[in-house]
Amino acid sequence: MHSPSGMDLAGLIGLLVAVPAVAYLGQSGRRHTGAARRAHLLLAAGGAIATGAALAGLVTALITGHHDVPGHTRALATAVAVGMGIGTLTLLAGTVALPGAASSPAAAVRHLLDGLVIAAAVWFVGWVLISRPTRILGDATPNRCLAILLPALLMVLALGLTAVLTLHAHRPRRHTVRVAAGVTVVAAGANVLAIGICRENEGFTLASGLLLTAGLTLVAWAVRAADRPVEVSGDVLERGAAYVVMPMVAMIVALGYHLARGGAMDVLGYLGVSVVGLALVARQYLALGDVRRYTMRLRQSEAHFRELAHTDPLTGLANRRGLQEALRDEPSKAALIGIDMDGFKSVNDLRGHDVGDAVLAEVGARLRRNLLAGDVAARLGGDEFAVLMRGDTDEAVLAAHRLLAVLGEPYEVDGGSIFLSASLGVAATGELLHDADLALRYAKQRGKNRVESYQHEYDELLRRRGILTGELRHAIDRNQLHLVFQPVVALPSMRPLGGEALLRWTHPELGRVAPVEFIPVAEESGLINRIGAWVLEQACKQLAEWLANGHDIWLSVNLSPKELHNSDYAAQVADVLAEYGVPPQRLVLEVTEHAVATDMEELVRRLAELRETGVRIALDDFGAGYSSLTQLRTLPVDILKIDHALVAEPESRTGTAAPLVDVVVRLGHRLGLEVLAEGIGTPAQREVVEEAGCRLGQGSLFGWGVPAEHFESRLLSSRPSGARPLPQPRRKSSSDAPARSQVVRLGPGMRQVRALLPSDPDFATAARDQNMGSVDSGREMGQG
Ligand SMILES: Nc1nc2c(ncn2[C@@H]2O[C@H](COP(=O)(O)OP(=O)(O)OP(=O)(O)O)[C@@H](O)[C@H]2O)c(=O)[nH]1
Repeated sequence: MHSPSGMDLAGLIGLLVAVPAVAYLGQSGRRHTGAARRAHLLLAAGGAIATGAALAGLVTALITGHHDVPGHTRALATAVAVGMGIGTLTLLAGTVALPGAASSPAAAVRHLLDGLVIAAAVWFVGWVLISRPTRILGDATPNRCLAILLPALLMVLALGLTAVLTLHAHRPRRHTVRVAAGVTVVAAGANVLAIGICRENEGFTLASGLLLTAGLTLVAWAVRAADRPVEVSGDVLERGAAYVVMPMVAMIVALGYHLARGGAMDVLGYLGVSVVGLALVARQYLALGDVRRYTMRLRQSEAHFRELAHTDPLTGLANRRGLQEALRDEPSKAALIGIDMDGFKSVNDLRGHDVGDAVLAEVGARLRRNLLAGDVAARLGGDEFAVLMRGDTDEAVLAAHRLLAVLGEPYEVDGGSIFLSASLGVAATGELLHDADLALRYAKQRGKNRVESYQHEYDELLRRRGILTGELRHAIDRNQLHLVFQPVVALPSMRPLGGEALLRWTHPELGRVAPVEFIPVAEESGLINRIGAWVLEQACKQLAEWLANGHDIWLSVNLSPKELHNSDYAAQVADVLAEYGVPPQRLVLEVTEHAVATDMEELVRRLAELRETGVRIALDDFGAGYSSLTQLRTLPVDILKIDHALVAEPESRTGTAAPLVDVVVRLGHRLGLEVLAEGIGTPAQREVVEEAGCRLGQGSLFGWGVPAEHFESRLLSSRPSGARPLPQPRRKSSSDAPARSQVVRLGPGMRQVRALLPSDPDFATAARDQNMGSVDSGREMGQG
């Protein structure tokens, strides 16, 4: 047994001090989970192996006295080098496995390869320095003991890895870098120990023990300091490439220097160059994979953003850009259906934007449900949609009618029903977007809730519409508007009881413009409120005059849905009545079924406000398609006006309308309403209406709309001898059911009767066929 020197003992004691650091790493590994656990346990294992190998080597050297046997020395040095090499490799694996070191196993491999490139360069430079002719270590050059090679290789690898982690570990990277530095110190210790054994130098033994202990302590300290979870970024773009250039430059400079001084390449030099070459090739291969993956990700993101850019977020349908793209790709036989919801603004105004959004989303869902394969539905903005489909004009018109029915179904939102219709324009040739839009605007102009197919004349019609909008703005100021009055008579006496005020527009150049043409213009341009106010005022002024002249009559005025939604309207009516001293019950305000079709609750509220002023409310065009029996029960109206189409159709009693007129009159009376049949043009029609028990009539048989003076002449000629009691407005009863009273118009055949029965599948179709008027309607224009 070789007696240990003080140096040997100091080295031994130094190594034993490393044991608590290894124990701490093991304990830390057990405390953690996932990547940290794996990394700490690897570090603990590596530390234990390296310390064990060093201890075993030292103890063996002490026991066997290897100093005397050179063969033994090399064998022992090799065994110690291999043992510590395994320990150092395990420590390196633990370092790379740290959560902050690399985002993925692939990133860890990249780090290792990068570390290898740096290591090989350091190796090569070191080789140049210690080999001939430079031989920086002189006689101390360890050229006899190959055992030094493995720890030396691992040391430069640890050094390279430390450099890579210093540049590329996840922030905060200081703990990871400290671990790597600690491992490098351990590797240096292994190197020094192998040299010490080879050279039989106790000073080296002591230094190695201290280095190993210091390295492992540094690792344990860094692990302790980094004891918190770290998020790792895996973005390959973060990595720069400059550090790969530096080792290459160092190698080239070293090689140039070496060759210039007459040095030659040997196996160790070639080893360094080959490792760099192989590592760079492998790194390049991985980088190509990174680029491929990154390109794929870019493509996917691009496709995603492209899709977003072409999609409407509210409905999930294509947006305008998406539709334009679909139009570009579409084969020649394609048709476009432009769709715009009617009166959608009032949904927003009355129920709020969220409800409006929900309705729009539902419109999108309905369109999607009704698409055929290959069709594209889009939301172009606001309440405007479009469907691009394969087919010709006829097929597109058919599809458009189907959509009209589908979109006309009530929208159940927020526990209430919203009734909306849509206008549709179809184009199958030419500039599809432009033409479908023109057709759509024409559908709006013709009263909404309908389908129009593009015609060349639309361009001209829309041009005229532009002119009308401009001219209508000045129509009141330039005295171009006037009222005519159509009598309402008692049946069967045919004595005039009242009249309906009808608006007319005579333009100096355009001539007489039909109400069916200018009323929609007024509604769309917002002029309707001003014009409606003018009509109301003129009618009240006229009525006041006739009442003052002793005529016992009432007048009705048509009310646009837009006016109705104006919250000040009731006050406005009250003011006008007061201004002209007209008893409120002498004024009847007619609302169309179109107004009924929007928002029931709001409508009931507004009508109730109006009735509070004492005026009576007539539901116009009843039987023309919109009203359901439920609505009729709920609405605070006094008069039911049976649509002229119901009345006008039958010339014979065998026609279908006769029983319908009968049903509607009975219904109205049962609900406590007065019923008025309008559009009576022949004695036969009058007979049918009279037999149904209807007490009020209106129509060409009793007179067209005429100027005030003619109307008054008629009143004078049919003045009764005795006084007739005035019809009293019905006040709201104390019961929950709203009270009703008087007039209704009857409309045409089976189609309209179905409108009374909303369960009938053709209900919506019938509703579509209606061309709703407002201040004035189309037929009135014909009558005037
Ligand atoms: N809720 C909601 N409303 C919108 C959105 N985009 C636009 N709008 C509203 O939709 C309404 C559409 O207006 P218009 O089509 O001109 O009005 P309209 O009442 O439908 O009139 P017509 O089309 O003539 O029947 C406007 O009041 C817009 O403010 C949206 O994303 N959500």
